[in-house]
Amino acid sequence: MTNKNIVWHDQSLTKEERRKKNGHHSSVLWFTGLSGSGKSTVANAAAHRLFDLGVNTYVLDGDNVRHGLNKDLGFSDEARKENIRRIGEVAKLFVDSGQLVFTAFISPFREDRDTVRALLEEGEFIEVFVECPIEKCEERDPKGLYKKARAGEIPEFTGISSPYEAPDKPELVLNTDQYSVDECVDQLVDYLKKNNWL
Ligand SMILES: Nc1ncnc2c1ncn2[C@@H]1O[C@H](COP(=O)(O)OS(=O)(=O)O)[C@@H](OP(=O)(O)O)[C@H]1O
Ligand SMILES: Nc1ncnc2c1ncn2[C@@H]1O[C@H](COP(=O)(O)OP(=O)(O)O)[C@@H](O)[C@H]1O
Repeated sequence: MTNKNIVWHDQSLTKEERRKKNGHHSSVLWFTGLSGSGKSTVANAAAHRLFDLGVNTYVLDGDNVRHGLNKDLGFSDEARKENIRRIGEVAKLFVDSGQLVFTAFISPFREDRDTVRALLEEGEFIEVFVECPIEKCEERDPKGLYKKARAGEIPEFTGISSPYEAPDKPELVLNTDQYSVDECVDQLVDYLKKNNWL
């Protein structure tokens, strides 16, 4: 519940002024997908490509945020919900600051992603479904987590013992089973250009 003694303070510099100075739109590119689907890899490669094009970008990554801001949270449905709620608020601050922020969280629940969408204005939340069959993610297993989950060493593991709800209508689908990292980045940059957001 919000404390009624806390009053919102508008900033003297607006989001619009910051965007104008930066020369590009600010928004959240919300990557969602299974562990090992390629969220971090593609988000980082895309951030790098855009950085080289002069765009102010930042990547918020599941593993990293859980080391600090969200280190008190586990992987129950409730904890994941709170994880996504906090990330949504942080992402909104980045949008306010005029930057293009990538978020790379499994964010398994449609409702939680939609809650973040509702926090932002039209055109500020771009849902990017990083699509990859679980068999392929499991074969990649970059951190050896699927192996541990199959062995019963990690409870509530997404796709195995905890659900993943794919987006109904994502703004963009990047299929990392079909396309290389570079091709996925091309698709993302094309999407941003097509919408005049670069
Ligand atoms: N039980 C369980 N289920 C799924 N993932 C697990 C789990 N335990 C640890 N990990 C590691 O934590 C990363 C997922 O954190 P997220 O913050 O993205 O998860 S969530 O959005 O709250 O569902 C995830 O990172 P990615 O592999 O980058 O997706 C895993 O490395
Ligand atoms: N086309 C691709 N796109 C993204 N990652 C890929 C692709 N092909 C292979 N990979 C590999 O798959 C793994 C994906 O891991 P990661 O990016 O950490 O996924 P996530 O953040 O979704 O857990 C990495 O080892 C990456 O090199």
